[in-house]
Amino acid sequence: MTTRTKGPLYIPYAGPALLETPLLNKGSAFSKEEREAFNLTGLLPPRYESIEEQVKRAYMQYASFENTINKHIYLRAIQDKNETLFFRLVQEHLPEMLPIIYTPTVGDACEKFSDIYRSKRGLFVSYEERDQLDAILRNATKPKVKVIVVTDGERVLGLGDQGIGGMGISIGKLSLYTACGGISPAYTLPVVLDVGTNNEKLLQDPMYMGARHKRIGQAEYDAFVEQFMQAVYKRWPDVMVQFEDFAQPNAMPILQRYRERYCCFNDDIQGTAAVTVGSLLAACRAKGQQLCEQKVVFVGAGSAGCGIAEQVITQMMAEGLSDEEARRRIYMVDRFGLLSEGMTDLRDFQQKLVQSKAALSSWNYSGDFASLLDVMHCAEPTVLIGVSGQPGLFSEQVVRAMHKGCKTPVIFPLSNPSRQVEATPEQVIAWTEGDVIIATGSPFQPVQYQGNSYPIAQCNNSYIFPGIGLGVIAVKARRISDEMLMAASETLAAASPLANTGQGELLPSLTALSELSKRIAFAVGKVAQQQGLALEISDNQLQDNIEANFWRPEYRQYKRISF
Ligand SMILES: NC(=O)C1=CN([C@@H]2O[C@H](COP(=O)(O)OP(=O)(O)OC[C@H]3O[C@@H](n4cnc5c(N)ncnc54)[C@H](O)[C@@H]3O)[C@@H](O)[C@H]2O)C=CC1
Ligand SMILES: CC(=O)C(=O)O
Ligand SMILES: [Mg+2]
Repeated sequence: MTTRTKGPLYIPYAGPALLETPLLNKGSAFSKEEREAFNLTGLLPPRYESIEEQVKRAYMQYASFENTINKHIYLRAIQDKNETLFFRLVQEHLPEMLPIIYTPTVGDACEKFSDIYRSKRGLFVSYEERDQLDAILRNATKPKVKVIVVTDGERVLGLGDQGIGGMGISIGKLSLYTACGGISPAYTLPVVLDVGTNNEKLLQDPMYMGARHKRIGQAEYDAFVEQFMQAVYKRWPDVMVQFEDFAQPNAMPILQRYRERYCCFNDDIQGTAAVTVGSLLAACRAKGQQLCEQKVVFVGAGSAGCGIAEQVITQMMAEGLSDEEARRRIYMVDRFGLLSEGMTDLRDFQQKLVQSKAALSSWNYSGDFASLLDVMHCAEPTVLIGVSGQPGLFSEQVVRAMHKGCKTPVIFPLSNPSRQVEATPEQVIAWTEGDVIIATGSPFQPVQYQGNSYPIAQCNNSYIFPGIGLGVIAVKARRISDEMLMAASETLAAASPLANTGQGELLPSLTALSELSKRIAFAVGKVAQQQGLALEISDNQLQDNIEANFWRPEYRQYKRISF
């Protein structure tokens, strides 16, 4: 592997304009020579500081804020002032700061987006301005965008329609691409499509900064998304697009429409499936079992639930089951009960996951469709996954009924942010007397129960997407296949301390995310090549490309471009 020392950067800006360019600003770390060359002398306090000193001051200020949203606002302000310092600070305090820049606090930031708005970041692509789409993309002034996260803000975490507040989630996800996947912030672009909002509170809020009308109709919406995708790929032909937090009626259709045309994926469907299958493989290995032996119940048959279910079925088939046998082991419970043959108004992707009448013929339940509790009694499942966005659905009765039929159940309440969780880890551990393998979508503190401490794994797609992005960039992948995502799942499972040693956490610690992302990138890049979807390069070259593309928050020396 070759290590490269980065040479100087040639910079066309000087004076206040340089200090106001967050990708280039070094603040007090500009050297004497640089201050002279770039007309900065006198614009900064006289002492020349190192980035370590800057981090120390920033952390001191960060620590002085008591509530999490203020910490978030403070960190975002640094990001908008000096991106290198922001990522260095986050890197040095990753476990503490991830919950502030990402879930759960990013949920508050999306809800309060217009109230706490300070300065520009990313692109607001508004339906009203659709005839200027090419100009809007040019205005991004980023010639080499490699990763875009785009949302229309209609289903932000489990918090519903946040309109342009969805920009917060695009920003948060891309911060993780950099902090955990090494994608240079010069190459990332957060986008929100402003197509209106159906959130009455926002429509009535005088502070709301998005278009004040209901969401546009489906035909206009589809044409607008099409126009956006074409314009994006005209401007940046090799970019990877991550669709984020689209509501159920649009998430799957958009993915189906574009996954064969462009290098894109849906994080809530595919990224979540990859992290959950990886976590389930690890949990099964820890129990000395296979995934194909499990019976899996989902609460919430939406984008995430059905996405995970299909990937679980693929894995069960890889372990030897037929498609039909695998589907029989999956129970999808939504608002009206268990998805069953004869249920009306199901979407195509839900229809594929119904239980047949024959499979339920021996079940004893009242009402038209089995309830979650009925499923616990009649199916005796071994895995329970919550992706409903509704707090409290895993009641004591449900969890105890599950535990009665399964000695060590696997229970994953995955809804975000923390306040939307189907049951808290404390509850799940108490109701199973500590005999459970648990993971949540948002971070939770370890639970103390009867003298033991239970670490809580965070089963969140943030384990997956940074590595996917790095892998796609390293091999210049043209598409993102299910097999590439499965390779990411396998890599995650192989890194599970619990599966490997019988002890510790189900998933590797967050501080190990960068190294894990590189391993995921390698696995994803290999599969992309095998499938003819990418450059054909040697393993050494692939490893080299991963390292070369892994940006580190360090200041580079600047030289002035003289005209
Ligand atoms: N941990 C992670 O990495 C991820 C977590 N999620 C979380 O999963 C949740 C759902 O996300 P999506 O599937 O994209 O949303 P979605 O809107 O497509 O699906 C949610 C489903 O839950 C159903 N539901 C609502 N109330 C219910 C109830 N009382 N009983 C049963 N089902 C009910 C809805 O009808 C809908 O089908 C969100 O809270 C999100 O934060 C999503 C993606 C990743
Ligand atoms: C984690 C994530 O993507 C979600 O909750 O929507
Ligand atoms: Mg999401």
